[in-house]
Amino acid sequence: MISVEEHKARVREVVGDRPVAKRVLSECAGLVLAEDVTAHVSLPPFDNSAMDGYAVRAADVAQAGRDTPVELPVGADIPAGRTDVPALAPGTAHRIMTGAPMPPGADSVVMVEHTDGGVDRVRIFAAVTKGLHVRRMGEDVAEDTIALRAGTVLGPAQLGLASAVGLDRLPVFEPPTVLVVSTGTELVLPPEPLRHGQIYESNSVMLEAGLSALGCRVRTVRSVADDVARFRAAVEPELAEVDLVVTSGGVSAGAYEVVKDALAEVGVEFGKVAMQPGGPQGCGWWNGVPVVTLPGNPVSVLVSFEVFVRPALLAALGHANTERQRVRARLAETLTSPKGKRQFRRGYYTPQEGQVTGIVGPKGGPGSHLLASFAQANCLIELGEEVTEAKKDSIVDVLLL
Ligand SMILES: Nc1nc2c(c(=O)[nH]1)N[C@H]1C(S)=C(S)[C@@H](COP(=O)(O)OP(=O)(O)OC[C@H]3O[C@@H](n4cnc5c(N)ncnc54)[C@H](O)[C@@H]3O)O[C@H]1N2
Ligand code: MOO
Repeated sequence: MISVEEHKARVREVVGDRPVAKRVLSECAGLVLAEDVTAHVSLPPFDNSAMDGYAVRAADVAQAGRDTPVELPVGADIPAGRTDVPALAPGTAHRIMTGAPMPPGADSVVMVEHTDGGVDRVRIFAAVTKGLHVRRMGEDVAEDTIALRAGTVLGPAQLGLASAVGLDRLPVFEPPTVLVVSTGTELVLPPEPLRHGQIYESNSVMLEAGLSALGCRVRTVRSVADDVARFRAAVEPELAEVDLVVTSGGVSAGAYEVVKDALAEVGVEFGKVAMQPGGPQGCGWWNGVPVVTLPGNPVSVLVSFEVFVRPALLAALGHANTERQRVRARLAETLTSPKGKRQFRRGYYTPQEGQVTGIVGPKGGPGSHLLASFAQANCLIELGEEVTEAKKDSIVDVLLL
C-alpha cells in the first residue's frame, strides 16, 4: 500500500507539464501566463479628462466662486476619440468629455456641474487646483514596463489589462485535451430504461465537469463493457488525439477488471493507496500518453479527482496554488476513520461570524456509493492516517470545494 503523497507525486509526474501556446484573449480565462508581458504603450496612453466639463488653466479660474463666477469663451469641443486636439489659448476654456485628450496648454478640468454648461461662453463657479480631474499618461502602466508577470492567473482584470495595453494574444500554458473513459458492463446512458442489474452512468459527467472547470478540453468514451478487446478498440484510436486519459472503474480485485487487465501489460502501474475512499488506483503511460485510472465508485472517482488529478493538472498548467483552500473547523459530531488510511468524508462547512474556525458536519456516511450526500456537501473533511476517531467538538482539517 502506498501513501496518498506518493501516489500524488506519481500522478503529477505522469501528467507532466503543458507546453506554452499563444492564445487569443477570449480563450485565456482561467489559464496561467507563461511569460512576462511588456506593455508597449502607456496606460493611459495620453493625458485625458476624468470628468465631463471644461479644460482650463487653473490660474484663469483661481478667482471663481459660487457668487463670483469667472466667464471664459469656449474655444473647442473635445469629445472622447477626438485625435486633432487644438491647444488651449490663455483665458479660454475647451468643452471636454470624460476620456478625451487634454488640450496642450490646459492643466485641469472643471466639472460641468460647477458651470452653467455654456457652449459659446461658459460661467465657472468653482476654482480648481492644478491637475484636478486630469488622468496622467502612464500613471497606470508606464510604456515598456512589465504589465503582467509570468505565473499570473488570467481572470477578468488581467485580461482587461492585456487588451488595454494593446495585446490580442497571450502566451499561456495550453490546456490539455483529456479523454474520459467510463468502464462497466452494467452502465446505461440516460434516458435509456434500466433493466435489473444495470445502473446509469454518472462518473464521466462528474469528470467532464471537473476537467472543464480547469480549462481542459474533454472527449468522452462514456460506456465500455468489461471486455479487454472492446476497451482497447474504443480507446486506442483516441490516443493520438489526446494528452491525458482518465478512466473510471475496473481497477480493483474482481474477475473482470478491464482497465487493469488491458493496461497492466502496457506498463501502467496499479496498486492500493492508503486512503478511503479511493483505495485502488493506477497511473502510467499508454503509447506515450499519460493515463490515470480511478476506481469506479462515484464518490471514489470524485474524491480521487480532487486529491490526485486536479492538483496535478493545475501544476501542469502552471498554477502555483494547486490545492483547495484548507481551513480548520470544529466537528459537529464524532467520526470514525480506518486506521492507517487517510479518510476524506463529505461535509458541510459553515463559517462562524467573527471566529477563525467554522463548524463542519458530515454529509452522509463514509460509503463510496453515497453520491446524493456528496451532492449536498461543500467540503471534504480530511482525517489523517493516524486518526481512528475524531470527537465531536475537536478541530479538523477541511478542504473547501
Ligand atoms: N475484493 C475486493 N473488492 C473491492 C476492493 C478490494 O480492495 N478488494 N476495493 C473496493 C473499492 S475500495 C473500490 S473503490 C472498488 C473499485 O472498483 P473498480 O475500480 O474495479 O470499479 P468497478 O468495480 O468497476 O465499480 C465500482 C462501483 O462503481 C460503480 N460504477 C463504476 N463505474 C461507474 C460509472 N461510470 N457511473 C456510475 N457508477 C459506476 C459500479 O457499478 C460499482 O458499483 O472496488 C471495491 N471492491
Ligand atoms: O477505496 Mo473505495 O474508493 O472506498 O470504494
